[in-house]
Amino acid sequence: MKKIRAAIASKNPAKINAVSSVLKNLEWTIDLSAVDAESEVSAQPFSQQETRRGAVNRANNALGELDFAIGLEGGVYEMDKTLYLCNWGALATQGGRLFTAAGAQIPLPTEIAKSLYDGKELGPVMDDYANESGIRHHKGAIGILTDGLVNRGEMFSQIVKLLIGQYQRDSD
Ligand SMILES: O=P(O)(O)OP(=O)(O)OP(=O)(O)OC[C@H]1O[C@@H](n2cnc3c(O)ncnc32)[C@H](O)[C@@H]1O
Ligand SMILES: [Mg+2]
Repeated sequence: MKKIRAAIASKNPAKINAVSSVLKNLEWTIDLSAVDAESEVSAQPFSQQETRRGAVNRANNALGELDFAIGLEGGVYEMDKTLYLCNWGALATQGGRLFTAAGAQIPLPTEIAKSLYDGKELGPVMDDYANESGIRHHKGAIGILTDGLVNRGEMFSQIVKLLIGQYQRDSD
């Protein structure tokens, strides 16, 4: 059985749980660590490109001596005057390969979009909007906006599957 050392480049439980739940269903023994890694983009990325770059930078900055590292990043971008939530992931390997994938996108209500244009971060804005706290650590904006049908962990899990699937296919 393959023994792999990997990292998730965040201490956010929604991201850690997404990675560990996908990895535990594989036929590998994985030693997963959660590390703080710089995204080198703004706290609230405002384009698909910036969000993707944040995920890539996190993965590269967390890699060290490990077999691979995964970076996940949430952001927003504007299309046809609507602000959308977007999510990107990147997996960087010790062998120098980089896999990327994106996840669900959903429009943000005008009221939330306005706060973001005013320079606020989505996490606290969502907490005010839904009158809850720490939303970004569990259900996420997507959980609120889908009435609980899709939460942030589940959304990130799909991105992790897209990344691990590409990695697995490459290393077979
Ligand atoms: O600790 P890290 O890994 O940085 O986790 P985070 O929750 O800050 O997540 P990101 O940096 O990837 O997200 C960028 C910004 O967008 C916010 N955000 C993104 N997706 C969100 C979601 O589904 N729910 C709540 N906030 C979200 C988040 O609070 C940040 O302000
Ligand atoms: Mg953050």
